[in-house]
Formats: sequence, C-alpha cells, structure tokens
Amino acid sequence: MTLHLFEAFIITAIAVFSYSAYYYVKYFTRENPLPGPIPLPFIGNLHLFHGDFAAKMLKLQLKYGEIFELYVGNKRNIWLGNANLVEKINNPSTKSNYVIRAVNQGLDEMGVTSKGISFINNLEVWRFNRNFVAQTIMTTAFLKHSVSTIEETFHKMEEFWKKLEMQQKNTVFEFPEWIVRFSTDFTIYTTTGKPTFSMAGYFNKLIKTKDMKIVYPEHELKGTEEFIERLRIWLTSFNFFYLVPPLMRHYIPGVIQYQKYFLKNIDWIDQYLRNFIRIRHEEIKKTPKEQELRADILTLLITAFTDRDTEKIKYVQGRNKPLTEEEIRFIMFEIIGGGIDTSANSFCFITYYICKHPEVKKRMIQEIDSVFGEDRTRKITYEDISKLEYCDAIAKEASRLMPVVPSVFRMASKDDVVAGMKWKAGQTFFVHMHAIQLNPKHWPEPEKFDPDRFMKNSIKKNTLIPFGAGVRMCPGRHLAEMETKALMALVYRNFDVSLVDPDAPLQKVYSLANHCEKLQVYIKPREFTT
Ligand code: HEM
Repeated sequence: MTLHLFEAFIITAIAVFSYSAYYYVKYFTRENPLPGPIPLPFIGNLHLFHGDFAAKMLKLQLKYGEIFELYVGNKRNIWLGNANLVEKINNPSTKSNYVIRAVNQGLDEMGVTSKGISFINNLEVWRFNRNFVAQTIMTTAFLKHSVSTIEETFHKMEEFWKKLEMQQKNTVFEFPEWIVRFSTDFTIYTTTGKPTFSMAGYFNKLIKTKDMKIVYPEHELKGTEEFIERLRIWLTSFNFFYLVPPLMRHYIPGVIQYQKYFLKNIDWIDQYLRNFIRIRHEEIKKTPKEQELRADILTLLITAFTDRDTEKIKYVQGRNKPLTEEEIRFIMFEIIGGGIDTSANSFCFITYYICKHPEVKKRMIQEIDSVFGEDRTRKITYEDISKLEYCDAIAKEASRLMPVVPSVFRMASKDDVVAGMKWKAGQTFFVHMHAIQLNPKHWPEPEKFDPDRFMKNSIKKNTLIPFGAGVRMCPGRHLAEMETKALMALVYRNFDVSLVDPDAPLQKVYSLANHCEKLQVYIKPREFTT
C-alpha cells in the first residue's frame, strides 16, 4: 500500500515536472513576447487576482507599459492601454474581426455565451437581441418617456430623504445604498411596467416611527431587496467563472461549493424574472384586444410577432414567431442587469467628485438653476436635460477618472495585426479603458478632475470610452447618460449634498464593474433666498 502511494507520488511529481518544463519552454519561446508577470503552470497569473482586480490591472499596466500580457490558466491575454492600439478592436464595422468577446468554458457553464447579448457567441442571436434592445431603449420616444419615470421615482426618494432628515437632523445617508435602490426601482419599472419597492424597503429599515413606515406587500419588498443582493452575487460570480480554470472549479473541494452556490444564484434570478413574465402574460391574455397595452419593454417582448404586437419595431432576419420565455428572460436580464449597478455606481462616483470640488459644484448648480429658473417644482423635460452642458462635462470627467466598466475583452476571429505584431485567430485582447483614460499621452495632468476638458476641446478618438466602442458598444448609453443628468438636475435643484468626511478617499471595489463601496453624505434641502 505504502509502495503504491509512493509510486503514485513519483508519477504525479514526474507528470507535474514534465508539464511545468513543457509550459515554460512554450512560454519562453512564445511569439511576440511582451512584458508582464511570469505565469505559473496550470493557473497562469491567477494568484495575482485576489482583492480589487481592476485596481491591480491598472497597477500592472503602469508597471509594464501600454501593452502587457497576463495569463488566465494557460491562455494569454493582451492588455492595451493606449487609444491608438485599440483602433482595430473598436472598429464599428459589422465586418470587424472583434465581434466575439470570448470563448470560455466557464462562461458557457454560466449560460451567457449562447443567450442574451453581452457575452453571447452566436452572432445571429446576438444581432437579433441587440437590435431588439436598440429599437426600444435607444429611441428618442423611449428616452423622453423615461424622463418622467425618473422624475416620479426621484420624488419618492426625495420624500424619504426629507422624512429621515426630519427624524434626525444631520442624518448620515449611505449614498450608494440609496442610489442603487433608485436605479433598481426605475429600471425594473421601465422594463416591466411593475413598481418595485426597494427604496421603500430601505426607508422602512431606517425610519424609527412605526406609523411612518410605508405599507407595501411584504413579499414584494423582500423580493426586490433580495434581487439587488443576487445581482451583486451574479456580478462577482462572473469573474469566478471566467478566471478560475474548469479543473479547479470541478474538482477542488471548497471551489466546487462556490460553483454550486453561484449556479443556485443564477437559478434564483431566473425564477425571479420568470415570475414577471408569467404575470404579464396572464395580464395580456385577460386584456380585451381593443384595449391598448402598456408599452413597457416586457410587453413589447411578449407581444412581438403576435396579434397583440402594436409596435412598429423592424425585426431583423425574417423572424416571424414569438419570442420564447427563455429569449424574453435573457433580454430582460440584459437590460435590468446591465442597467442597475452601472448607472447607480456611475452616479455615486460623479457625486463624490462634485462634493470634492466646491468650485465645480457651484458652477453646476448655477447651470441647473439657469435652466430650471426659480420654479423648483416644474417638471423636467428631455429638452431641459440636453441643455445641461456643464453637467455633461462633469459626468464625462468622472467617468474618465473612474469608469464603472474599466476594461472590456474581445477575441480576434481571424489572424490579425495589432500593435504592429501578428496574432493568431483566438487571441484575446483587453481594451483597458481606465488605463487609456489616465494615459498622459492622451490627457495632460490625467489625475486632475477638470470638467473643462470637455467644454473647450474635441475628444480624440478612443481616448474616452466609458461605454466601450465599436460593434459591441453599450446600447444603454443614451439611457444611462440621460438618467445621470436628469438625476443631477433633480438632486441638486432641491438638495445640498456634502461628504460626511471631506478627506475620505473614493472607496470602491471591483466585481465585473467598479462598485462604489461606501459614500456617506449629508443631504439637506437647499435654502432659497426667494
Ligand atoms: C453608466 C452606465 C453604463 C456604463 C458605464 C456601461 C458600460 C458598458 C460597456 C463598457 C459595455 C461594453 C462595450 C464594449 O464591449 O465595447 C457595455 C455593454 C452593454 N451594456 Fe452598458 N453601460 C451602462 C449602462 C447600461 C444600461 C442602462 C443598459 C441597458 C438598459 C446597458 C446594457 C448593455 C448591454 C446589453 C451591453 C452588451 C452589448 C453587446 O455586447 O453587444 N448598459 N456597457
């Protein structure tokens, strides 16, 4: 028995040694050797990925220069931190070699490469789904309509803020907690036409006076609260599936448990979305044909190619049968999942920079007041928002310094030349937006927060790309930009927001997106002289 064990040990040791020798021979003779941390056999550079992955990548880019390499298992990824290097990858032509993001077993197991939009590899399905989303959320009619939903959602939040400030003077508000709930209630309502109560649920937790608590169906409150939590777990699980090699996920105790937990989380989200679809299906069935249906995204998805389809959406690829429940669910998840955390975190980062720069804040408030005048209650319009040029510059500058999505990856579908080197089809490139946006070759004094950069000068191609670029550029960008500026106007028209600790650094973590971890503020109704 002992002998068998010893033999097994020797065989394993020889196998590991031979594989390692082979691994390093391949590594040291690779084509286009680039600077980067030396990888380890089996895991590549995985041991470097603990903590804030995005912050680490930014450090590596600074250390190794504008182009460096990093290994995930034995797969080499090339990171690009200069706008000129990403020209081909960001080519907007549909004939681009960089339409596919990644071929990755972990993402297959997560179920995102065959359905939906963001990570799908089936280009025909991607085109159909993306086109569907583009024809809804990117239209001016939709954006105009969303302005009033943003305003209604804001008024609810405003009421909660005022009540909390009344309960206790100088209340400390956990800003990210509020804004992610604002974004959740807004996005789910816009997508499904159903109100959710995540702001109300959070308010109920904070308000002490019993009869001031908001009465809503308890299961609804719990459902949305849990959904926010589950969505965050989903974002974290993405890195797990993408980065951790299948061997480890399937066979190493402890890691297997994580995988199971993450897969269960996906099931929970599926079930949550299924419920919305089921209920809306029933409602549509019960609505008489002559009665017009609500025009939320879910309704458009359910009624597409049915006799209830009243929208003039131009469908692609000769599609003529209704979408399946699974198709609807995945498109819905793209909008809800893609929209909530990104927009919320972006607004928190903007707030941080505004509060840190009183001169910027003052000028922004002057602009908001000049557009809305003395009447603080007048409804805001889409046209008002397009006049907020300085607010737009602030949002751009905040997203330059702290992009919510710091990098995106794409895979070459054909052999190609990038950065003056020949690469084989299948090579993965990371467009490192954060590094590009801090590159001193593109931006003088890159660390300085200066919205005026965008008031005076035109921006050089690919130097500011918080929504990505090229064929897979974010289809939610117009909605996100409009939501941001509308919220800036609504918040600062009515409130003075200031940091509890003006010296605190920006606290963020990374899980697929940069996430504002903590931002404590005072929110006081503005005092007006008139
Ligand atoms: C501040 C808010 C947002 C930021 C910073 C952001 C950023 C991004 C980025 C960087 C990409 C990848 C683009 C590329 O590969 O070049 C992306 C893709 C995407 N975003 Fe957004 N996004 C935001 C809001 C939204 C919203 C509100 C929605 C939906 C309503 C949305 C839906 C999507 C979808 C579906 C994709 C995948 C596109 C594809 O692969 O074809 N995003 N977003």
